[in-house]
Amino acid sequence: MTKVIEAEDVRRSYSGGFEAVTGLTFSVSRGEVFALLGTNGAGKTSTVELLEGLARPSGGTVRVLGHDPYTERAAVRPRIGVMLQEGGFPADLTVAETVRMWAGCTTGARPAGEALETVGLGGRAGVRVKQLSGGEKRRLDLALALLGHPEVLFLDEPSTGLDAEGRRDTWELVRRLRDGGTTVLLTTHYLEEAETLADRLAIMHRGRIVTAGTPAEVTAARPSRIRFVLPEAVPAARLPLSLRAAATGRHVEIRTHALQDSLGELLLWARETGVRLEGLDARSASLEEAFLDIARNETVGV
Ligand SMILES: Nc1ncnc2c1ncn2[C@@H]1O[C@H](COP(=O)(O)OP(=O)(O)OP(=O)(O)O)[C@@H](O)[C@H]1O
Repeated sequence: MTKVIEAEDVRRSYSGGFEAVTGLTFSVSRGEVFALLGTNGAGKTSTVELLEGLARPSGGTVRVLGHDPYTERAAVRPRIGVMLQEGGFPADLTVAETVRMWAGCTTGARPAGEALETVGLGGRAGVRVKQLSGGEKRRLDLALALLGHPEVLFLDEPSTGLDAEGRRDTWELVRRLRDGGTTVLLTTHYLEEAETLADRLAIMHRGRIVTAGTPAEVTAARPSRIRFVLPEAVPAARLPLSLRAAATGRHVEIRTHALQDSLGELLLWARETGVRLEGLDARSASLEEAFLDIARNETVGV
């Protein structure tokens, strides 16, 4: 498959010497949706800005559509769409005026009405930007990013500030774009968004990728979890050794890669010993678990 985005040992240092991106290597193929996840300050925006050609990496190489997006900006910019975290449009222009102004700087722009319909803002064309809600402003950002029929779309937290319906509309739109062959790189704080939208994802922490793969690959490496509360009279030491439980007082957590076997053993033990497991909760590994583990101790690998 054609690699549309390639990052090889990419680094980014800010003045003062702080290295926010410390050697990232990843690639995105044509027609793929790739999500960059990470804790606050992990370096997602710093990375995306390098891919968009807004800054020069302090080390490594970046290629977008086969070009260096910084030094060959003229070759790359017309073929990509960028939705930044803060659009910053003139507040007094109407929505339609804003789109037309932007279209004036875009080669082969879609008609303003079509761009607004695509993001569900068709009925808001005459409204001033300052009167839009936060979610509507995000949709306007998205309409502008889509204006030039981009081959590669960069979305920095596209659904932040959107209500549940708006978020789902945005997901639907991203899927349609992907099905039409657009390559999408997005950053997000919503794990559900990454899980449902992304073909592949990477979780960043402190400037590096800690784990990457399909959502299924990333979660498959994580253990499942069983939690319950023991009666006062039953110490956790009485649990079968094979269940390797971690207990805080009466609260017990078992981590296991064989959920069915461990749960079966636990329930059998509980029945045989007549112990009632209060608040019993068993759940498979999730992307959220992987993310929280990384945020806590960064020791996860695929
Ligand atoms: N212009 C700058 N000068 C110095 N340090 C910066 C600058 N911009 C970002 N940083 C630092 O670089 C690190 C990465 O920031 P970045 O915005 O890339 O993270 P992020 O993963 O996008 O975070 P968030 O999820 O909070 O948006 C942070 O520690 C941040 O303080």
